[in-house]
Amino acid sequence: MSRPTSPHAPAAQADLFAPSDTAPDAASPEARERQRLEALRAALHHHAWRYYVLDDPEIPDAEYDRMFAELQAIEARHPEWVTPDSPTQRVGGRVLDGFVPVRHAVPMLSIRTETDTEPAAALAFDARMRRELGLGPDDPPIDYVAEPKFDGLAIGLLYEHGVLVRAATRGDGETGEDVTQNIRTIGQIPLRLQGDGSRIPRLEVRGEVYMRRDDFEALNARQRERGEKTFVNPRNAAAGAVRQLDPAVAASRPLSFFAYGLGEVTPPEAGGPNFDTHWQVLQALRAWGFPVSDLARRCAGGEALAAYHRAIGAQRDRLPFDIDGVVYKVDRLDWQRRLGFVTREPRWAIAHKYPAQEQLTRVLAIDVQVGRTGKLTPVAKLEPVFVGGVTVTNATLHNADEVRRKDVRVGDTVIVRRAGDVIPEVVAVAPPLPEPRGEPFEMPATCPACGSAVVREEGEVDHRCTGGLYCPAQRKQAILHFAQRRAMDIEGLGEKLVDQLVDTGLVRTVADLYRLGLTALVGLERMAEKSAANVLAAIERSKSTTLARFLFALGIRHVGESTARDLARHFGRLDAIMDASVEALQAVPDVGPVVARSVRTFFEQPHNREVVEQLRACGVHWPEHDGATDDAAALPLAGKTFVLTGTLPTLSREEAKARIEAAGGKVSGSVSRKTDWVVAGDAPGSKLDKARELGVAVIDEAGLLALLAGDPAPSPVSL
Ligand SMILES: NC(=O)c1ccc[n+]([C@@H]2O[C@H](COP(=O)([O-])OP(=O)(O)OC[C@H]3O[C@@H](n4cnc5c(N)ncnc54)[C@H](O)[C@@H]3O)[C@@H](O)[C@H]2O)c1
Ligand SMILES: [Zn+2]
Repeated sequence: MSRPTSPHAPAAQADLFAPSDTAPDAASPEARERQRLEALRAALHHHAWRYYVLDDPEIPDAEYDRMFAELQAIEARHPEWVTPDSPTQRVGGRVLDGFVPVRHAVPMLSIRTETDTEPAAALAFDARMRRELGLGPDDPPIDYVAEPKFDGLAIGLLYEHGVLVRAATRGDGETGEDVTQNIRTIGQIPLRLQGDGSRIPRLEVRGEVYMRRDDFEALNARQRERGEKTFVNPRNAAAGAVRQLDPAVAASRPLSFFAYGLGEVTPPEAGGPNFDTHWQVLQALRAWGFPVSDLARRCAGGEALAAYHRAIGAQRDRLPFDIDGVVYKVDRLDWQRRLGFVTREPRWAIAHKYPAQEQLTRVLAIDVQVGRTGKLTPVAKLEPVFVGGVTVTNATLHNADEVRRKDVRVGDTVIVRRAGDVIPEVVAVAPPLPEPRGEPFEMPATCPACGSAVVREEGEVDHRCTGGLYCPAQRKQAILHFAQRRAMDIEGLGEKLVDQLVDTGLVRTVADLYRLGLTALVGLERMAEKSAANVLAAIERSKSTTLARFLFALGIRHVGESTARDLARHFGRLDAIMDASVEALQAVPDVGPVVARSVRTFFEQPHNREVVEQLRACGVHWPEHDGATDDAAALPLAGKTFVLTGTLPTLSREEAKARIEAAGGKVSGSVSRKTDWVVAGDAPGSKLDKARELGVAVIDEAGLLALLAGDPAPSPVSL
């Protein structure tokens, strides 16, 4: 669909962010004010068009609201300047080309906004309602219904005899767009009403289509993954989905719905429902099968409204969807009728806002942060800004592509969003652009934390540091990986201890583990002498390992246990792997270009090599061999199965196993007729008895070493 170009020249935009008294010199204060009014109207028209027609705003709502309030103030001082086309006099939408227009029998209005975010502002609304209803100090408090103000898109759903026949957007309040096909794809909207709803000839339900925050985050993550434009906020994502000419696209966007009122309804005398209060309406909506927020409350008087504002405000971050305020509505419907409407808003309701979740601020710098796993994230350093209830100075830019796509540069004014517990993010650059602009962002070629090379693998959006063994940002992760059971198997070296070791500076790289002493360990929190000694013993034991385990322990990207085993078997020696070219690495079965390059890059980093050398110097060792040809049958122990039992004099279980495997043999856990050799050491178990029973040959360590050295028939032992 081709979107229309702006009918409103954004000409006046540039001076909008400047205070009004610096506007070009004009003859009188009144002429200046008049000029300001025109500039505000032009800008508001432009932004309303971006927001309501394109669902793609350029500025945060708070900024729009500020200009709107300023225009209202000028118009209040000069009622003679008010024109019917002023943004203050109309609802902002317009029907998009391609949609069938729908005339609303009952106009869909806006709601007057109370921008003072303090709870006490609710009292002023109550006082005004009392005055307008002619209530005196002795009259009882007014009953209100207070509800969250969902940040989505208003929809009118028309049901005839309980069947959904039409769904329309608000548009300009009088005429909206027919979006029935898209709305039908929203599972929460009943296509057929339950209960007595099915008997009502004509019933229009009003409510808000919105997108939950988790659905929004997931949608944006998907967009980022595909290199497509992300949505600024859930409201615009929801509105864009509903106002889609392709229902399949709408159906692919996760939308939700809350009902909050009625539009056109058959009158009671013609078979329609009869309600006295808004609260009854909400109960009926629920009974007909609509989702109605369970946060709606009946409140008596202004104090109760203020308390509601406070209570919902305290939960706002934890709600699964965005709200920008709460709405207060006079509960009695006869009173609502009595209060009536002013141009674009009912007099009996008000939207009471919360601090904005999106604000404008300036980018002071773009830093790059390195995560625990080596992922690099560009982060905007911002001029401090109060957004979503806290002061924000940093906001994520996700990845290099995203920065490029949004074209965020140092010095730009940007929209920052912070909603719920999601980390603050820069969602877009806001006009006007500075002159001249800063340089386009580039990801650094080396890691800002450790200086190792930065790579971005094919098909990935993220850049990563390759200095895993040395990089301070990755320390904790690297040590935990190194120590895990399937790697160096250092028992007792868990997350809490690693945190302490790193935070106290005792351990910077995995090599430092082998330099730890008892005194240092005992000095740590909750570390008794006994457990400290146990950890040291486990570290000591880990020195004797296998090449495969050691390789896996290094945490080279894409080198899991089985790849480590293949590399170890193929090369036999660590130095051979460290110096292998990408081509040589790819000679290993199952090692493709991505893995090969990752291994190569890892060992090209001087810091990684240093740590490996230190580990060897500390006594970490493993058996090595000259490398296996991949013709497995040519190996000396090809096709032979071994069972190990008891403690061997020099080789650990793991070493023996590694050497047997490197020579093409297999090590099995239990003795059967298929076992070729049982290797027995000190204190052998029942496996030895089993071997004797089945007549399997039994050898000792010397016999195994002879086999490995090529002697086909070492002498059996009798233990
Ligand atoms: N960023 C921009 O450029 C830009 C431009 C135009 C408008 N806006 C924003 O749009 C908003 C103004 O829009 P508006 O005048 O259409 O009014 P509104 O959206 O503030 O209020 C009316 C709407 O509130 C919604 N609503 C949510 N929960 C409700 C409930 N429980 N009961 C009743 N209604 C409920 C309905 O959709 C209704 O149409 C402001 O927040 C403004 O900042 C932003
Ligand atoms: Zn690094």
